[in-house]
Amino acid sequence: MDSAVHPDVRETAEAIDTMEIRGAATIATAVAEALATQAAESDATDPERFRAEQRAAARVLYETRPTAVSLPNALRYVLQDMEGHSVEVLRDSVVRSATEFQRRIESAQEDLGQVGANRLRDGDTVMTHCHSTAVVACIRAAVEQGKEIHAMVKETRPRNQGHITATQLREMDVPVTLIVDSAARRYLNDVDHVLVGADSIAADGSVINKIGTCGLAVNARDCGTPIAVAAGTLKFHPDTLTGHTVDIEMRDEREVIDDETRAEIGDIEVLNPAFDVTPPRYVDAILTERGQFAPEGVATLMRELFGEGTVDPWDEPE
Ligand SMILES: O=P(O)(O)OC[C@H]1O[C@H](OP(=O)(O)O)[C@H](O)[C@@H]1O
Repeated sequence: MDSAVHPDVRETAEAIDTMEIRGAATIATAVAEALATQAAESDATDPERFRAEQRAAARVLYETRPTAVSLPNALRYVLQDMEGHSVEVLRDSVVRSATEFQRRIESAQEDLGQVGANRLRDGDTVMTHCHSTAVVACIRAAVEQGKEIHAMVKETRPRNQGHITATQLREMDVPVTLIVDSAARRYLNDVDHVLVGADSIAADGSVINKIGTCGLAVNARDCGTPIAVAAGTLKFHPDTLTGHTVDIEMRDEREVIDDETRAEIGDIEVLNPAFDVTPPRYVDAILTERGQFAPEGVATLMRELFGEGTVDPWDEPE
């Protein structure tokens, strides 16, 4: 354990791991803030030591959850310009980049919200899955445009994050109907849109999002109900441009079944993948702060944003 890693960084990492801090964009904001604290409170006296501390902090944060690319994208953004020959210059660069990153996330969310809202008509019902700040931003913007929007919220087992969506939508007076996940098919003909978030978007337009998204999308397509993914460019996974796949996080079995019930049943295997992959053919549109795209069209924008590769600032230099 590297003692130079600030306790706040460890606390943030722990909160991400236990999902006290969750949701791809919220995780990104939290790690940017943690790096800024690490920088602001560093007592390193030479630039090399300062850089090593930042790398160590970034590594602790990076190793928390593997699927949402917003996390490494945030680390890269904050540490990308860590150039300079004095600790003061380096410190300023990290703190400035972290602030800039948070500001960009906020404005991206607003712009993306407008794009999503423009797809919604007055009186529409939207089916949601899990909790996504980007989805909530779309519905909020539609409500602010004066549209009456209804929501059918899937509870989203095993952690029931649909309850967070329901709470936030009720706070803006959106009428909410809560359903269990397996009831989605029954109501897909009654809703006008399916709107979900994303943890990562791959270069081929595949959408990596909370487990159950793929089944929902396949059913939506079968019913002819349009499905849009609210995902800012922060969710674009640069490594997929060069053929890498996205790791799907497997979470604790006890999120699915408690020890006592499990013991009563007998010897069973329990699998708890947190995410799944929805192929691009089941997705109508990806909504970003740069406008909406057909999933097959994101690769061009990804290349424009990331070039052909990225660096991993948490790695030790060669
Ligand atoms: O960035 P925003 O739209 O807030 O969230 C995007 C996604 O993050 C969540 O993952 P988790 O709850 O952290 O496992 C959900 O899968 C959600 O769709």
